Amino acid sequence: MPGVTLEVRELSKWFGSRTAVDSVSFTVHEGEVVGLLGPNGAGKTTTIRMLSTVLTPTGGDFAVAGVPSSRPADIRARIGVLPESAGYPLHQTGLEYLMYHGRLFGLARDEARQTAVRLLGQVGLADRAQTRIATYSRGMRQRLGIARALVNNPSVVFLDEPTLGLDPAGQREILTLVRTIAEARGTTVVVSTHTLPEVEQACSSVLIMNRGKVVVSGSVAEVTNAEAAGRQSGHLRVPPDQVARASEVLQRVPGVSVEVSKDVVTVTSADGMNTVLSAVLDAGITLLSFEVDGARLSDAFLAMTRGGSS
Ligand SMILES: Nc1ncnc2c1ncn2[C@@H]1O[C@H](COP(=O)(O)OP(=O)(O)OP(=O)(O)O)[C@@H](O)[C@H]1O
Repeated sequence: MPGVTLEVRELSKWFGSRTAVDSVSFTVHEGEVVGLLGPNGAGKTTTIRMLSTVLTPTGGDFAVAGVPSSRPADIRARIGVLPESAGYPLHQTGLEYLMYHGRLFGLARDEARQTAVRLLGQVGLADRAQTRIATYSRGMRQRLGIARALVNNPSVVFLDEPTLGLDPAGQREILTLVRTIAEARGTTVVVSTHTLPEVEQACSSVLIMNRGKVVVSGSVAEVTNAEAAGRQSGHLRVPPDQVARASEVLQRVPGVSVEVSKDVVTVTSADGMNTVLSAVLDAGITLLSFEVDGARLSDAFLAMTRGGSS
């Protein structure tokens, strides 16, 4: 089991009387990519800003690679951050920019140059190392920002909405990069996003926030299935000559209502789908396919954050 790189305990932030983050706890392991999801105002950015020591928590604490939040300077040495709206010195080249940040972390000049060259290669900017950032596209700037977040070889990288404003190709590049960082370097990545297919594609686990609280956490599959288990609608496809029999069998199951359209039997059950499946299989009916409503992360997200935006 990979080691714990980020441990968050009952972290809270109040702005005056407004609670932005409300007693949030979670644990993340080495090499994990965690998607931080939630509607506008859910508390994602505030959480990232506390974990990256920009904001002081009102309550709770956390540890990065075992270093407690009471030592913010030591935490900063172990993390990398791509803020929500990162600004760049447009007159500098990508190489100069990364070398400058390497130097800030105490690297000697040669070491800073080697690190900058290596990182530019990793984020696909080797051929633009000597051109000014002013000429970079938005996607290239985001990749440069990710390279900067890696300059100090961090244990945990926080990326706040890294794909915002990018076209589909740019989004794909960033997500591929995020996965590579986690897999090749064993770095933990916490990425906040609104774009659900991205989480399904790039993240190993997900935290859904709403109104300052974590409403659900787990692997992408666990979160999706948890929501599906709470719903009771499913669609069964059976051979055309067995549709009538399936409908008859299911209507006898307590708490189940049945609708038939062509060879698809749609059932709603008060007891979940297990009783439905058992009844069909016990009657010897052939099941060609079976789908439960809400088995996608987007459905889980909508169900769990309903009415949450503020
Ligand atoms: N500096 C601040 N002063 C007062 N309230 C704040 C401050 N920063 C955030 N908030 C409030 O805290 C809540 C959480 O905001 P936060 O930016 O963390 O949400 P978010 O999930 O990142 O939203 P978005 O997806 O829109 O970026 C919001 O209600 C916001 O208005």
